[in-house]
Amino acid sequence: MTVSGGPFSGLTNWDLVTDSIDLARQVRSVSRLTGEFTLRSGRTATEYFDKYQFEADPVLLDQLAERLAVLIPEGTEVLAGLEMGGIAVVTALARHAKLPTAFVRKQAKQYGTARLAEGAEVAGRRVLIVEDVVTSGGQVVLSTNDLRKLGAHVDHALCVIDRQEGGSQALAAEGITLRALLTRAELDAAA
Ligand SMILES: O=P(O)(O)OC[C@H]1O[C@H](OP(=O)(O)OP(=O)(O)O)[C@H](O)[C@@H]1O
Ligand SMILES: O=C(O)c1cc(=O)[nH]c(=O)[nH]1
Repeated sequence: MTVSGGPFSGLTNWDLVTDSIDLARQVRSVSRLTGEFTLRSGRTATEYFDKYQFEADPVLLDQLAERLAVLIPEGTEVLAGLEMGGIAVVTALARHAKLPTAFVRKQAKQYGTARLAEGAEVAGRRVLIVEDVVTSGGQVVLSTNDLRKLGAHVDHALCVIDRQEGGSQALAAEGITLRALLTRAELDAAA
């Protein structure tokens, strides 16, 4: 049985599974660090995925974007990448998805256009949050609140890595469904 249509047309289901294990292995290999890390949430961890390592490799980033594009919910009108790591991901993803893109700051600049969400207009549109790593889900919740205040309709977020530390549940409580390309469990299994 082969996939018909779309970017993976002609591949068997087995090809897709082995591709996705290979992708997990590559992401793990370039980005996984061990040591003592303080996370954005204030938690501490002994394992950290340095997203800038998979974002700095254009071939790997493009493979990730191709896979992420398949996970975009139907009806999405705008992709919104979160500063800073989410910006590279959303830019790569937009090339596959052909959707307008917004670049979302943590804080609006105090000069120039002084916009929090740069690029595509988000007001009144169905906006998909695009993130690199989700841990507690705190950053996605903060940025979703910002975007909703600007009039965006946000009900989904898409990330490269879900560390599976409660982020998905925290987002669900705010009416946001998280889709992840890779979970921590998949990265562990790819070791
Ligand atoms: O789910 P959370 O607990 O919120 O943690 C994940 C967030 O933390 C990291 O961002 P960081 O603050 O390191 O920012 P950067 O992308 O600007 O480097 C990561 O890129 C997510 O935005
Ligand atoms: O929670 C975080 O801050 C975090 C975890 C991680 O593995 N990678 C990252 O960039 N941020």
